[in-house]
Amino acid sequence: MFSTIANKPHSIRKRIISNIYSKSFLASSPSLKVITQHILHDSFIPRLSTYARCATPVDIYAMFSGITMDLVSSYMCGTDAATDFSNDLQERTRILEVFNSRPSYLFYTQEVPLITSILRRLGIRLVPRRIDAANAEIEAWAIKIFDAARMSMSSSPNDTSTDSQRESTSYPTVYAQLAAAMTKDPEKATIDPLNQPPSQHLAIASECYDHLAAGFDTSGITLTYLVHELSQRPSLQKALRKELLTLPVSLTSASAPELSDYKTLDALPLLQAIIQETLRRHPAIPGPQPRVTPSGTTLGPPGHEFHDIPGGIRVSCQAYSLHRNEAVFPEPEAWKPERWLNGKGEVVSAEDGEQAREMGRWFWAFGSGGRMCVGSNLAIYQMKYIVAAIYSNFETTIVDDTGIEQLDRYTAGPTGGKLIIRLKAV
Ligand code: HEM
Repeated sequence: MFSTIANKPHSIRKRIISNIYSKSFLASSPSLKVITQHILHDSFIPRLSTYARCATPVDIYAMFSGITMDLVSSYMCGTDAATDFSNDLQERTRILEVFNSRPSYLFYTQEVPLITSILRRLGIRLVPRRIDAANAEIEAWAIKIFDAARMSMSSSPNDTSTDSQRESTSYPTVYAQLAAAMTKDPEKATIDPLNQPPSQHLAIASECYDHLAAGFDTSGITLTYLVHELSQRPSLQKALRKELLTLPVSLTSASAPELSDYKTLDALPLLQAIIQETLRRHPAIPGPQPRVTPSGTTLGPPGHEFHDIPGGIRVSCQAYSLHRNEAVFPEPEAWKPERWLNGKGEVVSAEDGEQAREMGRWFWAFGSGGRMCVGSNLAIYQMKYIVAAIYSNFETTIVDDTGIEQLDRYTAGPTGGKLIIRLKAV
């Protein structure tokens, strides 16, 4: 979907999966809640507690990359197929190293694929052999996850699965949705997922891979900058903790291993404002989002339009620039969660006036329109529970933030590839 240029196949694919990523679906999904509960209470909080007890410095960026990969892959493919990076740190390091070795070379295959391939045939490599090897390694790793997802739904393709199967944590929600939609199409062979033609399984795997790759680093980067900002503001950490402790079931290590309802968590205003401002000031994807013009397009704000732009022209827009419009976001370089709260301590809404409406219009961390991020609700869901787990239990301080400035890239993590913090139990 991500790289499908034509609008029709893109929107057909998007319609297949939009509902399982909608806020209402996620908020009422029993399996996602149990997955999150299990990862937070059985792995994440205990590990952070150990680090806090021993005052061990922690690379929180690596931890966030691990837990977000576990959550996204569990929801998509079921817990039996998913990664376990919250516990298997060696595998986490291995896969993240391979993942992170590749982005600098994406330009060639994405933007000049023909030249890249002709030159390769002539023995001139724009993409070094080690990057081809890294791509092959990631492909093999990912296909194992999707093969396991296919196996786990062997007895229950989506159409015939019972509610209790769908509610089980081992149910591959995203894989099953794609498989069911593709098998409904009479062109697409058999209804039995175990006997899918290889091309169909590969098409599903390719779609799932996009979601996996889009879903973990983006949330991990956002969480890293959120912790970096909060670690410089002990009093804001206290205010957030106070808000989090109002949840009917607090997320403390001592609490029963269950989570407060997502609707209640989602309604906390300070938590929302902190996440929103982090996405504004440090968008994980600050880079340009391309669109292709239909013929005879008019573009530009009223009074500054460009008319009759021919069809097939690539135009783009980027969160980095939109989020730095001083007229909409005064002091745009400053991280100020309070800009998202009104005088009553509520999250600003359209009713709060023109300034609030403009902020909503210019906020572009997830893009907008037909190509907008399909996983934005899952991203917010996982980030809210993870932030709640940290700040209900710990204070954080910075140990080493060298290289914290964002990379100049489409997806932009810290240049140093790390953020070292210390946790203290509260
Ligand atoms: C903080 C976390 C995230 C950020 C900042 C983010 C940001 C974005 C952005 C900027 C786009 C392009 C939008 C456009 O062109 O207008 C995008 C697309 C996409 N994202 Fe996300 N994303 C996040 C999390 C996720 C998650 C958790 C998933 C899935 C599990 C996901 C899956 C996708 C997919 C599949 C697309 C392509 C959508 C399409 O082509 O229609 N993202 N994301």
